[in-house]
Amino acid sequence: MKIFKFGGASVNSVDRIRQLPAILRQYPGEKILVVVSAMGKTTNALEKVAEAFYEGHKEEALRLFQQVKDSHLTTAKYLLVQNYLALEAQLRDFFTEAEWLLHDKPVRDFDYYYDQVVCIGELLSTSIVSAYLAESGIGNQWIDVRDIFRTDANFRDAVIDWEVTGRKVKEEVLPLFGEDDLIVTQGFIGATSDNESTTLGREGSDYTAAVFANLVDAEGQTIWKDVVGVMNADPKQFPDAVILPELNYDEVIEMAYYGAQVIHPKTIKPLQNKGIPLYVKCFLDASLPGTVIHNKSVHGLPPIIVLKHDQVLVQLHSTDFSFVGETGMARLYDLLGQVRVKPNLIQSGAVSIQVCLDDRPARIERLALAAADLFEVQVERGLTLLTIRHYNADVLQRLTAHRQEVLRQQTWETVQVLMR
Ligand SMILES: Nc1ncnc2c1ncn2[C@@H]1O[C@H](COP(=O)(O)OP(=O)(O)O)[C@@H](O)[C@H]1O
Ligand SMILES: N[C@@H](CC(=O)OP(=O)(O)O)C(=O)O
Repeated sequence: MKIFKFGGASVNSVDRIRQLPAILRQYPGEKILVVVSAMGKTTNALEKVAEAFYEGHKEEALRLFQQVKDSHLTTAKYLLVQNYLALEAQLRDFFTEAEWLLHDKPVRDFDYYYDQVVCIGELLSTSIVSAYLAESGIGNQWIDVRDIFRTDANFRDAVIDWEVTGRKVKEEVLPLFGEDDLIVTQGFIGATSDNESTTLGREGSDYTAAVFANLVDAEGQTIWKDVVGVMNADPKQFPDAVILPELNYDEVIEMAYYGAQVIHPKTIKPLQNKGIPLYVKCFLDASLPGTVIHNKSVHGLPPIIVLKHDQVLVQLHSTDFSFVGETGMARLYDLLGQVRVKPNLIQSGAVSIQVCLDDRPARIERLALAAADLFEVQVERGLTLLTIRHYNADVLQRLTAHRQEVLRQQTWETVQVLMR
């Protein structure tokens, strides 16, 4: 069995969805479970709906939600002929699920509402894709992954209950392959044991696909992208980026950890644990070989570049000149855990610690306030973090020229430079 994942970019327009049947027909007679993300930037649009609702702007939330509804109905109308009415009824059920909530007043945490609203994106996109494939003669079973993926109630970053999910996959998903060779379901979302919707962290559909792959012992997972494969840099930032035909799991987990946007960092572990290869293939030209990621070592890699903008440097200085030591570091990690931010770089000295983080304003503010009990705190925004794996002097010089260096960390394999 194979697991395919089509990301938001692969299903962001009528034209792109129309290419799906041709890709799937290249695998006749194979059992494939297809994980699909929300169309294009729908998740971002739904985030705005949830924010407006939570700030008490009900009319604005409903207006923004109407735009999401309209764009999905339009896409469905362009794609479907015979099955349009059945699909419209299914889409309207999901619209009602969200609107029922939007008409209420918020009484719980924002993260709870976020998940109830944002999960609709994947439910809509998969309904459209499934109906379109069926109408194109590709029989498939659509499932609501919230009936399968059991998670805890850590909304926006829910953790999967592997035991319950594994049992449901075996009992409720695999038997569906008796009906059709194809199953279509959502990435990124799950549900608690109380049937409350949850999400697994932004861009989490790659991870959903990897969990399925692990649980069914898939022969491989393929992520279909709008790029030729994994490249040594984001081709949008570096037009001369080159494809990396082969990589091992370690390299990719490091790249993802340092912020390469191409694969979600949590994706690799479920695959590595079962030795399942990950293929990254081009949705726009399926004949291209793409990238294969596996256990074997790969030599001679070029410098691999990750550039992250909107970085914040939080500088903590001990108030009474006492050493930062283990207590200060332990306190810092404790605070980072509490506000749920991952440090991209940490450097400590005798009486100070410097931490580089993604700019999530509310969380940074909470962190700075809490840290002010122990330290003098300074915050600098608008920085760029450059990471180069397998660097050489030339590439490092080229990418840091004309920039003011704030912080640098270097091993024989990786260099990170925080720059103004
Ligand atoms: N190292 C890299 N190799 C290839 N693409 C990359 C890399 N780093 C960032 N990207 C970006 O990832 C994009 C595809 O990811 P994304 O937009 O998240 O797709 P999807 O939503 O379909 O999963 C590409 O268009 C490319 O700009
Ligand atoms: N739709 C979700 C999940 C996801 O994985 O999307 P994509 O595959 O388009 O990165 C998000 O945007 O976060």
